[in-house]
Amino acid sequence: MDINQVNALTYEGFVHFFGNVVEKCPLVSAAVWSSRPFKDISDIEAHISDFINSLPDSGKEGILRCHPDLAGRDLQSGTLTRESTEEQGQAGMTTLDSAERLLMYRLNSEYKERFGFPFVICARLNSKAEIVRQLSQRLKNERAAELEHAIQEVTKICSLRLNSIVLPDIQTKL
Ligand SMILES: NC(=O)NC1=NC(=O)NC1=O
Repeated sequence: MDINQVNALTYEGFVHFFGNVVEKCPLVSAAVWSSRPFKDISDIEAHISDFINSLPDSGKEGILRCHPDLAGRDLQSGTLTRESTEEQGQAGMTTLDSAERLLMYRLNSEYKERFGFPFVICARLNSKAEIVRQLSQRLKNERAAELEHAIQEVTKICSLRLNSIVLPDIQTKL
């Protein structure tokens, strides 16, 4: 779909296609629909990150809490969304051995215990080893800094998901 088709979508159509660009948070797309027409993908991205960044900390934490753990319960039970399934699969979360799965479980639990929200990282941009390294590193962050870091990861995930729905302009001009 190109940006003109995006701008022609009804509210229902927009939420249908974009409702999961922020994991399990259709509210975000429902909110930014009011800002159409969008110039291009980065304009949509900018409105989404402006909306998220304008939320109070409780709202940002709420967005993080809508994300499934990496290699967590949802992955094991096959209840991940299509997008998360692809992302976690690509990051090697579906081929962990039992020791790696236990390590992820332990680190995720420690992180959640410390911050009160789950560890979120853009899985598509990180290898399995990098994810474990980041999780161990970020565990040491101050809460406020970690909340902002995690939200930046959400916007990276969102950007990749948007780019899989909307054709970049160049492709529609060729
Ligand atoms: N806790 C997470 O970071 N989850 C995820 N990151 C992704 O990129 N996809 C996910 O499901």
